[in-house]
Amino acid sequence: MIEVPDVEGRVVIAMSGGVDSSVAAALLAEEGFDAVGISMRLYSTPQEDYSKSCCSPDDLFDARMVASKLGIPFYVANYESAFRERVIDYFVDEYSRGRTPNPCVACNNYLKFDILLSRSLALGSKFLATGHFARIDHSGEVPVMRRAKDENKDQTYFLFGIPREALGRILFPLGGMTKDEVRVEARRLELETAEKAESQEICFVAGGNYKDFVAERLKEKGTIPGKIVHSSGKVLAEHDGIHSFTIGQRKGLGIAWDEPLYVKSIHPKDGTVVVGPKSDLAVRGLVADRCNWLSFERPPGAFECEVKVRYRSQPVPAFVTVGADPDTAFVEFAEPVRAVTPGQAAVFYRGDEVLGGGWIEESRT
Ligand SMILES: Nc1ncnc2c1ncn2[C@@H]1O[C@H](COP(=O)(O)OP(=O)(O)OP(=O)(O)O)[C@@H](O)[C@H]1O
Repeated sequence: MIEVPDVEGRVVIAMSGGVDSSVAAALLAEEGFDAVGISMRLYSTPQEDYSKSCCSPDDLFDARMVASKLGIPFYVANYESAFRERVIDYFVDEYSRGRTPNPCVACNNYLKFDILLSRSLALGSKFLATGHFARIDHSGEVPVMRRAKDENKDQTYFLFGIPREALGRILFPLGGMTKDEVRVEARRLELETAEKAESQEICFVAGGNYKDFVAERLKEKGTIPGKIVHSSGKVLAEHDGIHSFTIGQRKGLGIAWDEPLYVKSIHPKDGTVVVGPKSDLAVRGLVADRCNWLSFERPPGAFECEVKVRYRSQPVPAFVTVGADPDTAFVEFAEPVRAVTPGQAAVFYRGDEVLGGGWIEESRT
């Protein structure tokens, strides 16, 4: 059931205090690995919000309880300042520029699979393991990232930025299990976290209202107000700041119109937000920047694949042309795709293999 290479040695397991990483830790320990648990303290929330946030004292306590039950060493690493800079500041900054950030990708890139991975290797560990739903196939000459067995839980969209050289040092023990199977294992192992609820989408925004969170943090820096304009050119309203809008957004525009209106584009230069009917949202392609290639040392000049432009969207067939600098990829969809959003990831798949991905810079009509 557990998907790990047939080797021995020390494994650091990143323990969030949730059920997934608890089961991953337990299965690794059961498999005979010399498992060491580490929880990252990433963010402190006001006392009353603790229970709703990640890495709260409750979560750290749960992780410690599980580690103690498994009889494995457990440490807490304080990465609050790195998290603030690389995830929270980035999150606010992207919204302030009219883009839609993806903090989970940033956290994976800079915290889990950079700082924590380096620390784990420095501690003499062969691998860093997490409870992500994704697979790394260690069976071939070079490791390959693949989608999780549980399609509904697959998290590879958030993992495209892992350095290719790091794949051989990472274990995702839950990649071959469904979420239901993980719960069953948690009960079998009598883990304290067996019935724990799923964590919320953006862990550091207690209560989930990220627009208020961003607005509060932009009070000093200032926002970019402007006009809401219909794609036909008609000015419909004024707004207080582009940070409140996301491409494809329908709710909260506050405009009465004879058909539903959606945000089509956001222009940070003058604060214009263009809205239009749903049909306006479809685009033929995109430009992705800061690409990371998992399956190629150097990508071919052009290739066919499937691309996913949002976590909850289906991959669509596309033709990718790689720029002279392989950091950039030009993507042409086989069929138009709606609401391609700068700041989100474009992740390239071939079947269940994750070829790589990049950050969406702009859409192409
Ligand atoms: N604060 C943290 N400290 C250590 N590891 C973490 C932390 N947050 C997340 N992780 C690791 O990253 C994995 C994926 O994180 P994510 O936030 O998606 O949690 P999840 O899918 O709800 O999993 P879990 O049930 O383990 O919390 C976790 O399973 C865990 O291995």
